[in-house]
Amino acid sequence: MGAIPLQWAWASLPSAAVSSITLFILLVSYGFLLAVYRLTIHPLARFPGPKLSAATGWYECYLDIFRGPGKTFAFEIERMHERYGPIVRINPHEIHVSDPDFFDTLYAGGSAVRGKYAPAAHVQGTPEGIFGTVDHNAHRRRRQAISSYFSKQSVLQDQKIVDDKIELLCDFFRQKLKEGKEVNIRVPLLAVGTDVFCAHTLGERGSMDLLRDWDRAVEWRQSIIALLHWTPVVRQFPWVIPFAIDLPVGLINVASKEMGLVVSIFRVQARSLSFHNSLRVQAAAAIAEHDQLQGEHKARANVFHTILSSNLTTQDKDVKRMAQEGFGILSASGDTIARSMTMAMYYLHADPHSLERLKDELKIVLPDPQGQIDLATLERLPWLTAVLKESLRIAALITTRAPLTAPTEWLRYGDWAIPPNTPISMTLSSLMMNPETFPSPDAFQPERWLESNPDYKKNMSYFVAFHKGHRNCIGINLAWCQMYFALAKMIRRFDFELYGVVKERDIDYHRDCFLGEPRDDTMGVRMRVISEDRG
Ligand code: HEM
Repeated sequence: MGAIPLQWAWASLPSAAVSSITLFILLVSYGFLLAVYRLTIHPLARFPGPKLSAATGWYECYLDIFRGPGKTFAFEIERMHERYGPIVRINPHEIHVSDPDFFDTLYAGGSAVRGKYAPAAHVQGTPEGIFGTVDHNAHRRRRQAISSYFSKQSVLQDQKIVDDKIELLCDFFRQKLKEGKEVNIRVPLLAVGTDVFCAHTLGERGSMDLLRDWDRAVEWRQSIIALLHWTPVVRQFPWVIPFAIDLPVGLINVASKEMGLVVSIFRVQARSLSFHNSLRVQAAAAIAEHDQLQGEHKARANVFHTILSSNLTTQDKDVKRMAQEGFGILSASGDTIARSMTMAMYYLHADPHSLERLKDELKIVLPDPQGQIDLATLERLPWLTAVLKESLRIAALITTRAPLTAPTEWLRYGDWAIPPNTPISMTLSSLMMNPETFPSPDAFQPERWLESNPDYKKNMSYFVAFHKGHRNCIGINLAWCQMYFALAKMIRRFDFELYGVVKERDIDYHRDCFLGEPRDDTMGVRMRVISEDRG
């Protein structure tokens, strides 16, 4: 009886409504059938994990975008492991493993072939830089072209560039001592990290000189924070930044002030710092000048000249790709160092015993606090080295999982065989804070890294702050050089004190933004310079 009025009602609907309803029914049916497929005959169907996240990627999207800081997907992954064990299917396509002993299998180097999972690779908005390159062979070629520029030998040659910037950092603290004002220490540390990168990698023409311009340093810091805060969105929708870049600035600012700041990194910054400082302009200038350069300088004048001197294809040497490479390295360098050094400064000043021991060690090699010292001497200092390693561990910097694929082999974890090309991930921060490998992971214990410690070798095998394998940190030598000089000179010359820092608010990881960020109400890690040892 009821069927006749329904047919009649359907027939009387306007055709646009009929199309919309039909489309809706088709979409729902498609979604339903897709979910059934993923839960039953998909190659990952048998892997443990929650059914909802196995059925749809929208679950991850929902958590990352709408559950906001503190409850994003990175935290959910930890809960999944607590419930389902060390291997979990975290979304329809991806397996996550929480077992430090699987690290060397997944992140293998040598002859292993490893691709990067595109959504993770494109989070920086630089798909053609090494960080963003998905294909294994293309990544090897592009990385090989610039690896000599970041080698230990190259950094040793350039240590004076780094040291000069650390001197400017010390001038900054001298000024703060005179003013008697506290400072959020992450701002000058980001400024020095960025200035070192520019001076070392882009050459003098690329200098942003943040250490000489506090307002610009603060603005840069705000832009980097905005970029970090947008990371969860960009991870889900990688087109967001390229799309926003082409919109009028006024419109973007109305929609989101933070996105306005992000876009300024890519666009306005280049204009306001004049032509010479835009990465694209610098890449173009390198192309124009390259043939005129002679000798060793030709390949080392800056990273663009290194690329131009390599045997990469003409396509890989074009302005757009080279600019992406420059930006990718820039965004990988500044804040990683700043956050690690901030952690070192916080934990040392919260632990007077470690601080005093470091001061004593430094007094022996630097009897005159204003004297100079070289990298090799600093690297030989056991306590300084241990403090830096423990700071990198406890900073547990990279909170976003790092998915790779193994296109040519089945990877095995226990009884599980993972099909080729499946994105498989692990999370560096969880590994560094794993209580089984690092007992009392929340305690700052540089002793873990003294060679006299019976666990030293084991600890070193689980030290993954710079990642491992083909995709490890290319800037590791530059990072160490900078951290050694910065910490040694800051601690030898100045006395600092913490100013109103609340660990739960200002230090602890609360928000997964690729780097783990503290709570939104953080006041920053504020410190006061209280005296200088002038010798
Ligand atoms: C304390 C400082 C640093 C830490 C802890 C660190 C850590 C890391 C980690 C864990 C990765 C792998 C990320 C992933 O695959 O998801 C990485 C990659 C990378 N890092 Fe660093 N980094 C630091 C400093 C630097 C510096 C100073 C530079 C540049 C001069 C740099 C440039 C890069 C680049 C370009 C990559 C991508 C490498 C590739 O995909 O082949 N990093 N870094």
